[in-house]
Amino acid sequence: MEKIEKSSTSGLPINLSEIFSATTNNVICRIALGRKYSEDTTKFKKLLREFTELLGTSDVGDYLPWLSWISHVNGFNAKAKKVAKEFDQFLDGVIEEHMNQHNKQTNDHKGIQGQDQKDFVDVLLEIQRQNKVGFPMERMNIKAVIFDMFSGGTDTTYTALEWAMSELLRHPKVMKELQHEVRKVSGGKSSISEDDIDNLHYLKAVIKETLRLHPPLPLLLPTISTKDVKIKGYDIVEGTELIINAWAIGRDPSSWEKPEEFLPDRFLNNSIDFKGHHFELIPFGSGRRICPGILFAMQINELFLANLVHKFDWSLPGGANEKDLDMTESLGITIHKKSPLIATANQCSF
Ligand code: HEM
Repeated sequence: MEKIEKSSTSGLPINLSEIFSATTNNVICRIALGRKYSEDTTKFKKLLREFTELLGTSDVGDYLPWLSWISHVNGFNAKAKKVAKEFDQFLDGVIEEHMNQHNKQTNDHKGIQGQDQKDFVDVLLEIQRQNKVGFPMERMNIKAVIFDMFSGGTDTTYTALEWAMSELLRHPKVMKELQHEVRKVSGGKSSISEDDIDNLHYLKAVIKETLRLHPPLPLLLPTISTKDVKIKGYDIVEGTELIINAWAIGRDPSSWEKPEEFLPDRFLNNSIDFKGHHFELIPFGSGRRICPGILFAMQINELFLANLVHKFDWSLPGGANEKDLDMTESLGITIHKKSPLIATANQCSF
């Protein structure tokens, strides 16, 4: 917010994509690892970027096993090994740091950090020490869980914010309506807090509509059928890899009126949500493997978006027309805007 504040006083446009990416990274770093790892930011960011690029690259051998040699020749396997090794080393460092901190505090007789200061790694290490899950938890398991949280949580959350803000900039009427709601609920306070969120119904509709049109993981994650099933007349045999196109489902004209239009109002008077029960809206998947980070992602997105539009009025740089905003999608497992979202924050006039 400070950065945006500064840009608003200077009147200079700001790269919102960068801000969203750094903020979600920092929030997840703080919760998972206990601190921001700002000093390692460049290396860490590069690692995450390389990792998501790899995830988004199709490995031909997955589909045609006799062609798996291609991944050796084109460098895919070598790159995957390099990124895996570097991530592994980074996570080893994080675990060592937490263990040293724990040992130091135990030796100083201060006990483990206060209950409310524990981060996710502390909790996992405590489970490991106390053997709380009934089976030995290896360091490898801990690293895998933290890694899951990063790979699942950072890119997706920031992408949702990027699309939401882009759609708001393209639809000034929706932006106004949202600002009206947020400013009314804030009641003159300088910021929106978690307690206010339950009263922000239009905000929730804006985010749902964003996730309908722009599910950050458009093809969810590949799933393998565990038994033979018949779906809509199609026989799917056990062991088949299934790819579910949440992007197409969200734009299906048989489920949605004017499916290509950004119309948050469509969610105001119905109970459709994205928690996996309404199959026409499944940006987080559904069933046993539904995203476990929904609540966390929503808290970050709702709070951040509400405060952005509460505090500032927004416009496109150089007085560009909203229809000129480039909405081209990137390629990859997570679909971002191809070009970064640049906008100008103006001190709000309410
Ligand atoms: C807007 C933000 C997010 C979106 C759109 C999203 C979407 C998804 C989707 C589509 C899946 C696959 C579900 C399936 O295949 O049925 C998934 C899995 C997962 N997500 Fe999220 N996610 C988001 C945020 C988060 C956050 C913040 C976290 C954690 C901090 C997280 C952690 C995970 C994990 C660990 C999995 C794998 C679950 C498993 O394999 O069983 N996600 N997410």
